[in-house]
Amino acid sequence: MVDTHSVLDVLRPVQDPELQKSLVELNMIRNVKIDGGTVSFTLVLTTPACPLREFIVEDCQKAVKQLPDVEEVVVDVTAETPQQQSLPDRQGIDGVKNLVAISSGKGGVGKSTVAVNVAVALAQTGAKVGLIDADIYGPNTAAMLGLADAKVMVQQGPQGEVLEPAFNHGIKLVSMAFLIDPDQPVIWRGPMLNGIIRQFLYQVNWGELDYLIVDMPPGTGDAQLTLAQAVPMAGAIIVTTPQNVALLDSRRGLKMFQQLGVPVLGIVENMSYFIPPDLPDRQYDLFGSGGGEKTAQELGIPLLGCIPLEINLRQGGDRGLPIVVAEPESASAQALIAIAKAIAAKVSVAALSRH
Ligand SMILES: Nc1ncnc2c1ncn2[C@@H]1O[C@H](COP(=O)(O)OP(=O)(O)OP(=O)(O)O)[C@@H](O)[C@H]1O
Repeated sequence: MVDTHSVLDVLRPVQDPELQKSLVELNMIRNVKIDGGTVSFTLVLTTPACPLREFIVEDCQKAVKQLPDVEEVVVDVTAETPQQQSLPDRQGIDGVKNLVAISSGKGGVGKSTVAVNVAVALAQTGAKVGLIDADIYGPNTAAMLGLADAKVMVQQGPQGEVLEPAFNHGIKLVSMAFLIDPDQPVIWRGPMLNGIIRQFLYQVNWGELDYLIVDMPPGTGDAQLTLAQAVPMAGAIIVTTPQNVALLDSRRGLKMFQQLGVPVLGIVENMSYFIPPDLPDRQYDLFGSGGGEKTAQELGIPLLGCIPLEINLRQGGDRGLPIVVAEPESASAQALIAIAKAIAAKVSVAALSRH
């Protein structure tokens, strides 16, 4: 006779490939029901953006079908994103589970493009996502999300003023662009930065979020320090380009995050190769090749993906329609979606392995 115990027993050897632990021991199998020859249960993944969802479901089905008289296995998939560990000297944000910084050694490498598309790709999987644009030099994520004319509403809450984030493409957004005068010189924006970052963290009506993504200013400056010292971070991502010089900048970024106790979850190489729109099967390595791979190897952190240089990606940004929404089948969108899933997987592994 098949019963709940025998189902859990055959599922026990099935592991989560990222965490390398039994799904049963991780409490990811719940609500086992048996109805004649049909076994059903809920598989609770550690992120809605799980890149290995199909493999895990297939492994579960195969395992349960070993039992006698089982004709059908119905797996209902949901997700509960784990909360990153709290740190005694840093103040978490109520309702926000994981904060991920997107950084780069220098400007113009596509950090904002990555931040916006990763955020939207995560939201497309069903995750609850917020985005902070903390880039004083080029706060352009609002425009990339079609929110160039948005204004933040200030509400009076029990603890003082609270900002209501703007919302589009499934993303809650607050941006330096909403608060600063675009004609104001960067040198005057600098001193405001720390205060604004703290306000963006703690005085925004974020609600419940699985991921809060922060688009950092380029380099290793005050914003990084303020953020890392104020709030516990799930990790940082370093965006780079294939050129050799980028290695040096990335190394500096890695050192800084390590000194601040922030795990660097991986490197993303942008503008890896050019795909001409009229010859989509061709690839040109405009900036050389293998730089991201080499950087990742030398720094001992994973390469999470490579994004091609595509005209549509820039046009999407200019039109306020991220490429993962406008052309999800394009090579750059596919790369960004895979990177978003890889980031989500790394965040889950980091959160669960520290518990
Ligand atoms: N893979 C790509 N293909 C085509 N265009 C791209 C790609 N990545 C970025 N771009 C374009 O390059 C420009 C710079 O990108 P982005 O603003 O994302 O860089 P950044 O690193 O955030 O820059 P900054 O430091 O100024 O904030 C934008 O116009 C963007 O649309």
